[in-house]
Amino acid sequence: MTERQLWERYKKYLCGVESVGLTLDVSRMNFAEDFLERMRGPMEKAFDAMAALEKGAISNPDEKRRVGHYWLRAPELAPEPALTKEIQDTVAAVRAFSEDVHAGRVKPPKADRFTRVLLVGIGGSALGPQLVADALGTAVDRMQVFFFDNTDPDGMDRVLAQLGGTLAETLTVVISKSGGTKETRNGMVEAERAYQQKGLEFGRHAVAVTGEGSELDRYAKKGNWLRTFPMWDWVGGRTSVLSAVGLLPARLQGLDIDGMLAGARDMDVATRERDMLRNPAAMMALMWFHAGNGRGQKDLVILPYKDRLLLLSRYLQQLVMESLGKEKDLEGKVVNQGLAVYGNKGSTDQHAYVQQLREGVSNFFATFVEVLKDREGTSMRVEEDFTSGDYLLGFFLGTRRALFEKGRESMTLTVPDVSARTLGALIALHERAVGLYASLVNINAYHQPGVEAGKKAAGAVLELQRKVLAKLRGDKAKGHTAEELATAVGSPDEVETVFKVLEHLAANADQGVKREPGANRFDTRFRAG
Ligand SMILES: O=P(O)(O)OC[C@H]1O[C@](O)(CO)[C@@H](O)[C@@H]1O
Repeated sequence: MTERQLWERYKKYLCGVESVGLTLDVSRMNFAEDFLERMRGPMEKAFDAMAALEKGAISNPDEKRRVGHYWLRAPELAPEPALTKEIQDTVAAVRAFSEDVHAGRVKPPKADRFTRVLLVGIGGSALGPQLVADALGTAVDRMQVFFFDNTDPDGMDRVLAQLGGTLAETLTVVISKSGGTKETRNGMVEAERAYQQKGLEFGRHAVAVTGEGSELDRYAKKGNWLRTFPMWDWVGGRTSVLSAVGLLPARLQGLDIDGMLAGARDMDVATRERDMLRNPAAMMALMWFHAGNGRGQKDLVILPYKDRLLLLSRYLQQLVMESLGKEKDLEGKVVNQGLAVYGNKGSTDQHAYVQQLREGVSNFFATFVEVLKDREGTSMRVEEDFTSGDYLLGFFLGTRRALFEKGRESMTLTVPDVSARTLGALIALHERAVGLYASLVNINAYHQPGVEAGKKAAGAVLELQRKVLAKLRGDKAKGHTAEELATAVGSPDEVETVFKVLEHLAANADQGVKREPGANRFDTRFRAG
């Protein structure tokens, strides 16, 4: 295709949402002229399924749940008035609580004000808040937000070190929909101990966002925490950023949550459009389908040319892959669906993996994100007539062209700026694209059965460790090999896991397990004491 033909194609297919200033350009996706016509029927069905979902159908059949994230930004659309009220009350409560914190009406016992937030959560209970905090944060935010998003002890130590002497002014927000996620529980326990070590009462510094009656909810009540905000079963973790999960930390930080909600609401209105050529979420879903043959055969590379959108790919990775990566379709047939997502930011990536994108294995398509506004205020000229932002545009357009020359497809999302409205709109756009695409490939986008297998297996490892430790402690006189211990605890076939557990225990002196070298690595003997 010549540059002139691309220009014509650009004009023909450009899909815009006036109210948020966003456009989607699919001209560099090589779909055949009749592709859209062929997809009209399936897309009609996807629109029907989406309309039913928004009206409150059980769209997550495996878990028998409704799927209500679109109601979060348009509470009046919730299927019952009680739900409308709950959503509205929660946003009002987030606002009021944050104001009280900022004004010092809700204050820590040993400082004048809370100045920091430590958010403890994982997956959908952290990725959205992290994206929002990084995309919209400034040096003069009301509060600075820190994260425990793993059960890595060193990771938590690092964050606590950054918080330094400010724990007395730190409000900890523990977020878990289920209230039973172990990584989050561990983060909470470690945070609680850090407060205690400073002579601070944790409950006076803690807030929870969780489902009613969950383990976390009960713990918060027992510990007399400052406040609990609700998380509902009809909001999935990966689509929860516009519930209290994302709104509370954002508002505490001082960010414009009304703007985020309005941007998402406007995008929702635009993506309810049934003319697919005028609906960017439908077009995006269709492009995903085209690129990967409806089988996820190509990966999606997210390339925002803006530092503030660095975490967009990480956020979308969960939203897309946890939603679409499914073994079975809605009829129970094995389909192994999915769409792999990765990315970072331009132009930085041009000096990293873009080499492979252009010349290596052709197993991807890209979404470029272009932000028109360079910065607040004026830009200096780094050369006569050129700003740094001109270079950023040049590198984006140059890379896009270089990829296309080699037959590598891409879409371009253009937004006016990185504002609360734009971010809300980008999130809503991708949520809707995921839902529509899931219908096109006939899967349930709203459950995550695959994650359970890893959790169960991890539980079994910890149980094995318990038995191994009991054995070692009961027989301190001599050392044991992994083989001996695995047999002794009744799991001879689990010897590799036992060996890994022993190596880990021995590498951490505080666990009280010593190693005695043997003739080779696998003859190493382990002893308690
Ligand atoms: O909010 P929770 O219940 O702690 O779950 C955190 C994350 O864990 C998952 O359930 C996967 O294990 C995600 O879907 C979810 O976002």
